[in-house]
Amino acid sequence: MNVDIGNALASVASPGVSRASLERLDEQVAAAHERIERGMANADHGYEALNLPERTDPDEIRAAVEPVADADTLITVGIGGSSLGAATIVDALESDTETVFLDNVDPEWVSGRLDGLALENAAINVVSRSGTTAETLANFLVVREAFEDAGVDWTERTIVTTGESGPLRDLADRHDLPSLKVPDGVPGRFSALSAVGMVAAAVCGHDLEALLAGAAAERETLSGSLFDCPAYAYGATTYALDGRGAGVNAMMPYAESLETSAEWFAQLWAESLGKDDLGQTPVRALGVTDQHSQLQLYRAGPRDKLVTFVTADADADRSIPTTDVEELAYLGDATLGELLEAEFEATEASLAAAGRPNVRVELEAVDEYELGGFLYGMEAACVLAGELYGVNTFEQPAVEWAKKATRGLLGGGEFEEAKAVAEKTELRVER
Ligand SMILES: O=P(O)(O)OC[C@H]1O[C@H](O)[C@H](O)[C@@H](O)[C@@H]1O
Repeated sequence: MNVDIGNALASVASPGVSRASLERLDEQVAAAHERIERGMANADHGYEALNLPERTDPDEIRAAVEPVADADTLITVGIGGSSLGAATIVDALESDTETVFLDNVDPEWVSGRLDGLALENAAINVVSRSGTTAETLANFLVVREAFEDAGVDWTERTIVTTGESGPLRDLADRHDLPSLKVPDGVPGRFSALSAVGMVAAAVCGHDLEALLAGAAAERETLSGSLFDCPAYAYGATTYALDGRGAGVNAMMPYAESLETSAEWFAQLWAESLGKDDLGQTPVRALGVTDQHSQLQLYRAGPRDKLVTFVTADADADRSIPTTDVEELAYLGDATLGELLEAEFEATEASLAAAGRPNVRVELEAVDEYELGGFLYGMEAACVLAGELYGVNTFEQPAVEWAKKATRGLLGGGEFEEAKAVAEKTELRVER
């Protein structure tokens, strides 16, 4: 992954960061890098995620998925960090295996996703680091029942990835299900390059070694200067821009296959950095689609945004048929790929011309190697940003409140938080 921060410089954009400020910030980057290296060396909680390129064993993952590797359809049941990394990988890459991700518990949607699936050729990939997440366990029970109703033995078609202990681990042991362990010290949103993200990739036949090799190449670039490390250049620039007013970060990949990566990035950025009244709000966008919906705001709205473009060289193209309509003749000389590229360049230039900061993250292709590099690079960028903000990147205490309230409401225990739900202030305006 390469990163171009030129359009975030103060000479181009406002808010922007001057070259001199970046050089001063680089001293903090050097100190942060030392802390990160130390954390990695000690396998400290969170930092251990940056060791995954060396720690993850592709053979172990392939061996575990062997019983379900023939599946035509893989139903992944998980949420947040236990879903979005896998979804990013499999949505980006071509495979003959159909993939279904169940994260939401909207009943109509869940039923709709399951209806019509040939479950005798399907497999279940249930993932939960804690093994206690209500949405995941509820959806798993629903999927199990659907298998039973279809006369398919779910115990033969399920693989579990979870922590060392917990309800899901107990269930895997009780039914002797093939299982993998979420590595210690790796929070969910940093676990794409472990079994959490790679079971689905393995069942879909993707090259696990190449995913890890791409990540390892990115790991090699981690160094004491943002000018030598694309991941740190991204993390430091976003931090500097946030401090100068760009509190929103719109992630806009220019490849349909990378759309899910913006969802993954949103969790990474929001849960890791959103604490102590700090953090930058991630927004999901897609090029070219959102040029025709959000771009007006990005170019002419409040100067509170950074746009992060992600580009990837496409390996397929399609020519645009010629037409005898004169005004459309220029299209007939081009391909869809050339149009996409021209639209990206025009959009990037239009933001720069309006003095709006943007950063370009470049991938050479959408393949396993480049994806591994992207996932690792963004995680390292996030870890660096967390160091610069001085927050605890690897916790998410604010998410717990609503989890407890939900359990309380469903009779899953006595929780103070559930009482607050009943005390809601109302000012209703009715029809
Ligand atoms: O993997 P699990 O334990 O099921 O957790 C799934 C997700 O839910 C939680 O609410 C956390 O906020 C996320 O960080 C986590 O990725």
